[in-house]
Amino acid sequence: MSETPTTDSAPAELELLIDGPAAGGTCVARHRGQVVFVAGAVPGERVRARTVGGKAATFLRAEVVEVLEPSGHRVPDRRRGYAIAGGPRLFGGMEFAHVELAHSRELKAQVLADQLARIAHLDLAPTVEAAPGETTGLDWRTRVQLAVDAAGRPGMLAARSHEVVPVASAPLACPEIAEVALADLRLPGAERLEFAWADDRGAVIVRGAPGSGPLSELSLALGPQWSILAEEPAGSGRGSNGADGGRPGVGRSGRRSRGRTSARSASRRGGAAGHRQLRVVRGSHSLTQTVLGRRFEVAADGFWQVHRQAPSLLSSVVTAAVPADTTTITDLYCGVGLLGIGAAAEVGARLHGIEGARAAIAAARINADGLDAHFAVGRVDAADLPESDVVILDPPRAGAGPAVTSSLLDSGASTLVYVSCDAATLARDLKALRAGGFEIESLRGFDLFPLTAHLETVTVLRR
Ligand SMILES: C[S@@+](CC[C@H](N)C(=O)[O-])C[C@H]1O[C@@H](n2cnc3c(N)ncnc32)[C@H](O)[C@@H]1O
Repeated sequence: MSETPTTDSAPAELELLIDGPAAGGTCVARHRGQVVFVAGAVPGERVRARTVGGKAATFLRAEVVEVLEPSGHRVPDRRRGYAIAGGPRLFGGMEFAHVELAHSRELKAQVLADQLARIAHLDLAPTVEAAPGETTGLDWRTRVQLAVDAAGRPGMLAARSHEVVPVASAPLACPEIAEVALADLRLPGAERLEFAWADDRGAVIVRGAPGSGPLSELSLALGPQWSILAEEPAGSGRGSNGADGGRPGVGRSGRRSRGRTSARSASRRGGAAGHRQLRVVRGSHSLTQTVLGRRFEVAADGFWQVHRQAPSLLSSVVTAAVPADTTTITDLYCGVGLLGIGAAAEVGARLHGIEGARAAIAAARINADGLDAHFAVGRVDAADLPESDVVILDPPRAGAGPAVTSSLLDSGASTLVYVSCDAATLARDLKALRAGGFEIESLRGFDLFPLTAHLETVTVLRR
C-alpha cells in the first residue's frame, strides 16, 4: 500500500474510510488532508481504492478495488447481470449499481441538500421520491444509447473511456428494449445504437456506416413493432438541417453535450446529438406517447423524458402548481410541449412555448391541437418572454443562467415552476431568483434516473 503522495501520472492504492456522498455518484474520503472522490464506495465503508487521476494539489479521484469493511447498504453489483459470456467487465454510468435502491435515494437527497446549501445558502432537507411503481430501479429507460465496438457488438462505454464493454441486454431499459438480444447482434461499421420506446412501438437509430448487411440483420432481429432509422452516409449532402437544438456547450453522450444538435437529432438532457440526417429503413421516424390521456408526437431522435413514469409524473406535479385562475402560461425549453400543454389544458389557459429544436416545435404544434397555443423556435436566453402569469422552465443541465433568470425577474410572472435535472445549476439559478424577489414554495426531488447519479427536481416559486 502506497503512502507516498499521488499524482496524475502515478496511480496509487490507498486505504480509505469513506465519509459522505458527493456529486456524480462518488463518495468523499480524505488521505493526508487531501480530498479523494471515490467511485464504487458507500458512506461508512473502509475500502482499498486505486487513484485514477485528478489534480493532485487539490483533490484525487479513486476507484474501489476491495471493500475491507462493507456498508449494510451494499448489494452485489447489478452491472454483472448484463454481462455476456466471457464477462463480466463493468461499464460506466450506473454509479449506484452496488447500493440498495432506497439508500441510493437518501444519498442523492444528501447531495441535493448539500448543493442547495453551498451554492444557494438554502437550508432545506428535500427528499428524493421514488417514481410510482418503482421496485427494482432496473427497468425504467425508454431511451437507451449503446456504443458499438470494432467487431460490431453493442455495449456500454467503460467509465471515463472509449472502450466498449459488450452487454447481453440494454442496462436499465424498459422491458420492450431489454428483451432485444444484443449478444447475438453484429453490426460492423455502426458506431452507436439509439433505442426509443413509446406506447406500443419503438425505433432504433443506427449511427455510423453499417452498410446494408448489418441493417438487414437488425431488421430480422427486431419484431415488426420496431422502426429502423440509419444515418445518411457522410458526403451525401444531407447533413444537419441547421435547426439548432440550442444547447451550446452542453453535452455528454446523452444528457450533456448538446451543442451539435440538429432538428432531427437527439436533444436529450445532456447527450450529444446525431450529426447527420436520418433515413427511414423501415417504419416511421415519429413515435406517439400517450400521457394522462393526451397523445404526444415525438421524433425518435427528439427529446423525451427518459423514465417511463416521468412524463405523467412531471406533468401532474407541474400542473398542480398552476393556479386555477391562470390565464396565460409560458413553457420555456418546451420540447414537444409535454409540460405546458398538460397544464394549459387543465386550467384552460393560453400557452406560449419556446424551444430551440425546430422539429420539436413542429411536433408541439400538433400536440397542442385544440388549445390556444403559440410556439416559437429560438434560444430562450435570447428571447423576449411573452406576458404570462406562470412560467414553466425545464432547461438542459446547464440550467437557465443569468440571462434567463434576469428575464424571469423582469417578467410579470407570479409563479415559476422550475424542472431541473442538475442540482448545481438549479441552486445557482434559485439563488438569483430569490435575490430578485421570488420565494420557494416547494422543492421536490424525484428519482427519475434510478441507480445512476442523476435526479430530477421540481421547484415552485411565487412572488
Ligand atoms: C430537458 S428538455 C425539456 C423538454 C420538455 N420540457 C419535456 O419535458 O419534454 C430541454 C429542452 O430544451 C431545449 N433547449 C436546450 N437549450 C435551449 C436554449 N438555449 N434555448 C431553447 N431551447 C433549448 C432542448 O432542445 C430540449 O428540448
